[in-house]
Amino acid sequence: MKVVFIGAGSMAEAIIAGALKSGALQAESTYVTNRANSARLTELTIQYGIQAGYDVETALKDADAIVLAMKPKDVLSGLEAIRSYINEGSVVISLLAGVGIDFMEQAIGDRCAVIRSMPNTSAAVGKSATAIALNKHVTAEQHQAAIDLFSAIGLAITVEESKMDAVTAISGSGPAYIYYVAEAMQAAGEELGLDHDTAKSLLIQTLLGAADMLSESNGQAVALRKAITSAGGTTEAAIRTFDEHHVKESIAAGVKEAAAQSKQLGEAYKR
Ligand SMILES: NC(=O)C1=CN([C@@H]2O[C@H](COP(=O)(O)OP(=O)(O)OC[C@H]3O[C@@H](n4cnc5c(N)ncnc54)[C@H](OP(=O)(O)O)[C@@H]3O)[C@@H](O)[C@H]2O)C=CC1
Ligand SMILES: O=C(O)[C@@H]1CCC=N1
Repeated sequence: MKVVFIGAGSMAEAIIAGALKSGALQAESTYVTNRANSARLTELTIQYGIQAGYDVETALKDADAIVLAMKPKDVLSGLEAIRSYINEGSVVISLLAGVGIDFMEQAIGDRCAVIRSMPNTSAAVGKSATAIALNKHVTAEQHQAAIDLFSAIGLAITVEESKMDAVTAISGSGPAYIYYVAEAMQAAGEELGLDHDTAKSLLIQTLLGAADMLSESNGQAVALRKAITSAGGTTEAAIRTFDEHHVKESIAAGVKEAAAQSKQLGEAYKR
């Protein structure tokens, strides 16, 4: 499968790394370009053995999929770069937060498959949670190929485009929330006298174990938390303090704010 990434930032790299590792993409048929940072292209070529450069015409010839991987603010320049190479058989996969399918259709013509996706950076280790939404031109075969590509880097599901703001708030930005909690726990552990490496090892294993438990119990977060919380014990003291600081409400407010931001970004990218 020949895939061309327009944009060579962290999300493109996460997908390339995960898809090469899983065998869903091959280095010789994976192309990447960016706006101007040639040092970055060299870095990706050395690290992954993929094809990189600025000859977009050659790269896009016979491409099975074109992946838009620039920031939303650069979407028009990115679409402009590919527009003249698009035909009815093209498949454009967008990773961009907030940018609607109708906006892309208007820029490149309402004539080919457009798949709006929201992966996350855990793609790099094969553990992205990706949702995709399809325009009316996507065939069953193209849909399956997109699911296969994203399944190679984690979970892949199909949603209505109207759900994309919520998806972005939960799973697109989601890893950052977990890292935010990890930063706070690491700092607290060190303040309590653990050395950096000890706190880090215990924290990472705790997150991995909790994620596995959540997965194996099919998402029974409340039950799992209660099983750890002894009356009059340490966990109860921690949760009581979190509740006093309205941590749960703060997290919910943050997630909703992320969805609102995604929606607002989308307002700027409507036709
Ligand atoms: N990071 C994340 O966790 C997630 C990001 N996304 C989405 O992925 C997209 C990319 O994010 P991220 O990887 O973090 O961004 P980065 O800023 O890391 O990378 C953006 C890339 O786009 C390139 N670029 C900009 N304009 C053009 C153009 N006209 N033609 C070709 N390349 C261009 C830049 O090139 P140069 O460096 O030369 O300027 C750069 O390589 C965003 O739209 C974001 O919403 C989605 C899910 C998760
Ligand atoms: O912060 C952002 O806008 C992008 C989209 C989801 C994750 N990162």
